[in-house]
Amino acid sequence: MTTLRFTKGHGTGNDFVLVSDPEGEIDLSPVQRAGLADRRFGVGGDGVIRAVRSHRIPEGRELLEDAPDAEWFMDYSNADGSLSEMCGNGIRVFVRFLVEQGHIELAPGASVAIGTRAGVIDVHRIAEGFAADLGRWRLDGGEPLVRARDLPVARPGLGINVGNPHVVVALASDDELEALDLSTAPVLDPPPAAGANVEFVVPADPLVVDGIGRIRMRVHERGSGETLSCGTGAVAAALAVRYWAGSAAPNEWRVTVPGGVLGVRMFAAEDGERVALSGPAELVFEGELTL
Ligand SMILES: N[C@H](CCC[C@H](N)C(=O)O)C(=O)O
Repeated sequence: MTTLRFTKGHGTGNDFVLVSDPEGEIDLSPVQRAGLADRRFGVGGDGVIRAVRSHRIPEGRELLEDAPDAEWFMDYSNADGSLSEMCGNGIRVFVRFLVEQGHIELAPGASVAIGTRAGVIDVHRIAEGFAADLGRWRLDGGEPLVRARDLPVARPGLGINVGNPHVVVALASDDELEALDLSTAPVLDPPPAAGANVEFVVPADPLVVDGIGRIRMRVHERGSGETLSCGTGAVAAALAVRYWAGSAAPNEWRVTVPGGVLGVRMFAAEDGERVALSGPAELVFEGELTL
């Protein structure tokens, strides 16, 4: 039996169990990760995040060759114990955790490179919390039909990859969004091979105020079910609504999720258009348990 110290944190209500494991000595199996995330028999969370020095995890060592300053790696898994490439809310909470654990110092305005299974992510400390440059994005997997409970007819979704896969579906009204039953996974036809996080969005009317596009969103996450927020999902939602709105649409977005509001910004870079996510990061309590 080993004693495991953990910290509970969240970003706009998307909550995580965080474990500090600098030397990569805690080998959490998918079953143990799911146990930590279990809201009845464990600590409870939408995901489990292990903080490990990059040179102590194979996926991290690969990144260090090109990004030697990515000293820390975010080992993220969903509530069911499945690994995911990236977690937008999670990486903000992860950096806050590294700071509070004394693993790094990060002055306001400074940034830190973090290794993830989606590559190296630069995270900046800002007044409202943190901003993560999620990098390049791409349309992904066409337009699967999406069926969900209480959705009268199947709707075409837009596949977008922001390091992890998403399918974004436009709904007609806030009422339709509220009425949606996301207690079971939406059915995608054809089903993407690696599954997908599914976001349901309602563009505000008017869509743009003071140059900022506004969206309301709910999400059913791959491996976690409905969550109060999804950072990469908010990014995918803004990219999809901008795609549908056409060239006049802005590059600055506010995405309202049940757990709060996230900022999304698209910007030109040498390697092509990149996208950044900003929002709060909170640490709520600490504890220990025996594994
Ligand atoms: N909550 C996360 C997304 C987790 C994505 C995960 N469910 C997947 O399998 O890709 C976020 O804030 O971006």
